[in-house]
Amino acid sequence: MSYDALLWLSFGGPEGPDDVRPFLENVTRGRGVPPERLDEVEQHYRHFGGVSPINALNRAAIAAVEELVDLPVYFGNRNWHPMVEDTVARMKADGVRRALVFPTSAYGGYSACRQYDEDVLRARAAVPDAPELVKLRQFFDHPLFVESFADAVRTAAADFADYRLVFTAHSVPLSADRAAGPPEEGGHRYSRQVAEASRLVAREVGAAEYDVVWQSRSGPPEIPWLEPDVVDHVEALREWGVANVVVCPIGFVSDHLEVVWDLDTEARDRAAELGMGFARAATPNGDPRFARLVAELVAEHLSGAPVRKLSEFPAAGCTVNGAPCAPLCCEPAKRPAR
Ligand SMILES: CC1=C(CCC(=O)O)c2cc3nc(cc4[nH]c(cc5[nH]c(cc1n2)c(C)c5CCC(=O)O)c(CCC(=O)O)c4C)C(CCC(=O)O)=C3C
Ligand SMILES: [Fe+2]
Repeated sequence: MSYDALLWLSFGGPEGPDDVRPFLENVTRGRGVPPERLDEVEQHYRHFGGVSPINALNRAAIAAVEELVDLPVYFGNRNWHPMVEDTVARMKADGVRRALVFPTSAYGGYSACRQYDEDVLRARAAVPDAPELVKLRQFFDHPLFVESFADAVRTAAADFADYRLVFTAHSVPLSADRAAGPPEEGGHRYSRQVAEASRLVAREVGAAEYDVVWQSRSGPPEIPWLEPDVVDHVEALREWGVANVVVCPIGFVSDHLEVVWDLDTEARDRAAELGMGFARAATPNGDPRFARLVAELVAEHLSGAPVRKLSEFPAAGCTVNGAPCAPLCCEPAKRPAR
């Protein structure tokens, strides 16, 4: 099959103070996130002048990928401008008939995978005679993803004689994690893939012991989410006598707001209060290997290049026109009405 474009599909983030509230409303519409939580998160964005780094990081990554792939690259988001509906309309106007889609999330699960399929569905529904959109697979176990995190951990840990390695990813409701993956796999595809990527990176850096924890919990407090939280975990490590902690944000591809606030601000400040050494590993977006990774995923489709992966998980997430990977795969959770 031939493709005439690559669509870079991401989360989106505000680019000025007036964008913050409408962006947050887009993210949380119909999701039962309490207004108090929204007020709190609004302050995190205000702390950085209402600008999330995510759109600029995506634009820089796109420029790097354009050097390596022979397709025009378009940029569209789920929650903020450029909105994916508008981008797909522009692709159509430019004569694009079939495009690959790179989602900026490496994992399975509803928020990390299926919701990007829903974005593709929504965008195609908004554009008459829309291009065919084929989403690229999950890449949490790609050797370039693992190597770039492993190098980032080594760099972050360079000043410590001894340290505890802590991986962190975005928490999700336990119900969503239970529903992640096709039912016959037994659920928990998201947390199991996060654990597997962590294991691969820890093996690469030779860390015999490490932890996998969660961050950026949202939603109403009565709903259980994946735990422990990274800040609570830093406190627990202090009690165990750990002197230095290196946090690796394995769940993300770029240093966006959840990284620069929840890790570089909250977790770092807590570690400092407790007298602990703290360092945070860089995310792959700043590493030239990230563009190569994307180019390799594209080449799997354009030239039948080999599927490079380090885990036993089936290659998944490659979907056509927003249809789920498999029946009931990563079903959206029933959310409490609010
Ligand atoms: C698994 C996962 C990823 C990783 C996969 C991927 O990368 O896609 C991720 C990424 C991100 N999450 C982000 C921001 C937010 N996530 C929120 C809320 C939520 N995230 C969830 C999950 C995830 N989120 C969930 C289950 C919710 C509850 C609401 C719902 O059920 O959907 C909220 C609402 C406020 C709040 O935090 O309560 C915000 C502002 C940003 C952008 C940061 C920036 O602006 O730089 C990014 C990359
Ligand atoms: Fe999120």
